[in-house]
Amino acid sequence: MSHAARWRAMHPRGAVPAPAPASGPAPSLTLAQALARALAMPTSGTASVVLRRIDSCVYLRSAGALSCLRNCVRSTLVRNASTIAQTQRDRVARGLRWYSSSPLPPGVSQEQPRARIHGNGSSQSQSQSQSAGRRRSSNSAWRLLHVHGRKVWRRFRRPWGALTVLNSNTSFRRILEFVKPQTNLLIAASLCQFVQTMTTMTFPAAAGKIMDMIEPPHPELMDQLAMVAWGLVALFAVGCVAASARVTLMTIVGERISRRLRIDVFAKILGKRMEFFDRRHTGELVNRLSADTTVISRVLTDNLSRTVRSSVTFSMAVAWLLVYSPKLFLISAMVLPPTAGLAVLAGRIVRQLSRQYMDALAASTAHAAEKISGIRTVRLFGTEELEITRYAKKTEDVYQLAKNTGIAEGIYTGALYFVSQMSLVGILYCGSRLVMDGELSVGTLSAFTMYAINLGFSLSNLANAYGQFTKAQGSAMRVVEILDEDPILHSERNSAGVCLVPPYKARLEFDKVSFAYPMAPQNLILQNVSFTVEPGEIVALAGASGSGKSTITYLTARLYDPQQGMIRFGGHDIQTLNSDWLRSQIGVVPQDPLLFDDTIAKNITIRRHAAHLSGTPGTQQEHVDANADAHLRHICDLATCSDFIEKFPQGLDTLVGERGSSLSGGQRQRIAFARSLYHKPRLLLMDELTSQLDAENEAMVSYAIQSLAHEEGVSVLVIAHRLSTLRRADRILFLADGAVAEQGTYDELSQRRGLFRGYVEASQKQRFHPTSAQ
Ligand SMILES: Nc1ncnc2c1ncn2[C@@H]1O[C@H](COP(=O)(O)OP(=O)(O)OP(=O)(O)O)[C@@H](O)[C@H]1O
Repeated sequence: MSHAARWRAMHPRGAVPAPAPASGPAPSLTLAQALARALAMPTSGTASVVLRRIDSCVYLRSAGALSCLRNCVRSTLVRNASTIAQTQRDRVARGLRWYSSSPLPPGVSQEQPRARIHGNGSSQSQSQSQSAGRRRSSNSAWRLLHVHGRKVWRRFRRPWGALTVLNSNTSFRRILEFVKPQTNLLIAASLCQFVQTMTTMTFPAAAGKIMDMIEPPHPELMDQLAMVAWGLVALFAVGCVAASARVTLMTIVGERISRRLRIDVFAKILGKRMEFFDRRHTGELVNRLSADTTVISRVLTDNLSRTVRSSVTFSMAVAWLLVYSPKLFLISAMVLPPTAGLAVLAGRIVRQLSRQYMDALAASTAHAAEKISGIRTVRLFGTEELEITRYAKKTEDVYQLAKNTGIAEGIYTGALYFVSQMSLVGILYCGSRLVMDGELSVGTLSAFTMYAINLGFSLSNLANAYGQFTKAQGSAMRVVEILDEDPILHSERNSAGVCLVPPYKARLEFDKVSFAYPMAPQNLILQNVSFTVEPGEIVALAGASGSGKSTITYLTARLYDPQQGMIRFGGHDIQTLNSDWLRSQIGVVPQDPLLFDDTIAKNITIRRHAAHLSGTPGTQQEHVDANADAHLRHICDLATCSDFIEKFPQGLDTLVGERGSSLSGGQRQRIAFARSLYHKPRLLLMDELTSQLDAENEAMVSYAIQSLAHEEGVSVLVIAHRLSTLRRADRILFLADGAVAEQGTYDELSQRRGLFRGYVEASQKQRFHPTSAQ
């Protein structure tokens, strides 16, 4: 019989805290050897190793002294750790003293300026984007040509058809609001464009005149010829200035429009409900923010220039053609209806294709952004090839759509070219006959031909402008979708929510709360959950993975609202409280804390910077900075991160890298802890705060939390899988099947033969024998 089997036979399940190893030979140490090894161990962070050694000692097991010895060694080790960390403990104590005696950190306000509290607090529109899931199948250029051709034909049977096409563009009407502030610059740029085009359009008339001077030659008109030439030089000099001014002004206008659009879209994105982010990829949103806004501003400015130029060219060409020969004008005017029809047809096709193209581009950007930001995982799992293949597939979609757009545009351009060239052939043929009949001079026919060419160009430019405009309509729709969706942040912040005046009881109460995530409404995560966290109490949430522990923190911070029941803070339904104020009272360390790519100091004081921006009145800046510095250092002491920060050459000014990548997991957690304490919250929500800390640091962080709760009256809700953390809590709530299945102290729950005890036993088994639990 193996040692393990013998041990199991002697000690039935649950009789002792630590079960036997499932397999493998157990080292047979004597008690003396075990103790000698335990005492020889360096104390820092080794309690679990020592205890494991003792557990594996056969002699101790059979002597039945295991449990007693484990407790004895544990308390000795913890005592030793405490002695070694005395400086740390002093630091925490110093930080705590500061925390309790100092006012709020300079520049941080826990109350919203009253001026911002107005409006209907409870109004929260449920409108959500319906844009997802657009059909992609119908993207063949030929198919679209067929479908849209019929539609355009139906429209154009009515004379006002073209107008209704232009009028139906609601997205662009919304975008034009962003153009309005630039009206003055746009008018100036358009005037420059007008002047430039006028100068250009004088050339054919001048050229015609010169031809008539030289054919047949008139030597007496040489002076006039020189004058015409100098006149043209002066004219084109003016055109040159106008062209330069136009390009500069249009660039400024375009960039201003994109800047305004980007800021507004970004602000709208940040203000969305959480479910908005549940549904969308970051890369896709970034694409809307950058690519779509660029397309819109480019098209708006470039097209405006093009439209002004083409309109002026068109009007001048028509005027000159009518002056020269009404008969020939009729021939050139025949080009108008087919050009307009082609433009509208191509516009419809290109609009649909470009929307699909931007969606596909956004999907491929989202894919690339996710994989680049998760490069460590990609590298660790060796999925580079796979990701490249997936990305190639997504870019293939982009390519296909771009190709189809190219085909549609190519057909359209070719058809337009043919129509305009046919009109020129007609003009040359009929014009030559008129010259032969003596009705027109050669110079007039030359000028006429040049104006006709200009007319053709202006028409095709106008049609192109329309095509570009419809192309950008896809982007406009994607941007307007974001701009016009429910601006939740705005309505929340301006709500008539209450800001409680201290001192108030920071009591958290869940009252029969039921909740399902909006993405999966049928899957109830919490059902009738009720519990309280009293001020100064540490309540631990325990339960299997996925039982809804983190969800409770999200609901408390109002990232989501429950479908049923009520959550109260300080005795008030949190939906009646001002959300900004509520969040200022809560210190949260999320499960996977995110640090921004900035210095440690700026990450910790992030709320202070936010308050600064929102215009919280402050005192003298230097005074604020000096106090803020002291506050920051004390908070770092309290959060037990001073020791490692001091080791960095740049100290608090050390850059943490993207998502805090230049720090260890435990360091990130402690900085996130400091960040959550910076604004002196009354309620702490700690989601596995110590999961990446060694035993010593875990003990220190727990000590800080206990001090905050028991000495400062801060209410604490901790989520933990570690038994050591659960043991330190005043009360444990055990979640199972979306409800609080058991609650009580650690000792009470572990004596009961219930779910919690099973959970503890499983955890211990996993801890001591990781392989046997699998
Ligand atoms: N945004 C979301 N949309 C839909 N379902 C979600 C979302 N976030 C979490 N869930 C689901 O809600 C359930 C509870 O998740 P939660 O993160 O609260 O669990 P947990 O108890 O904190 O788990 P763990 O201990 O592993 O952190 C899980 O089944 C999860 O799949």
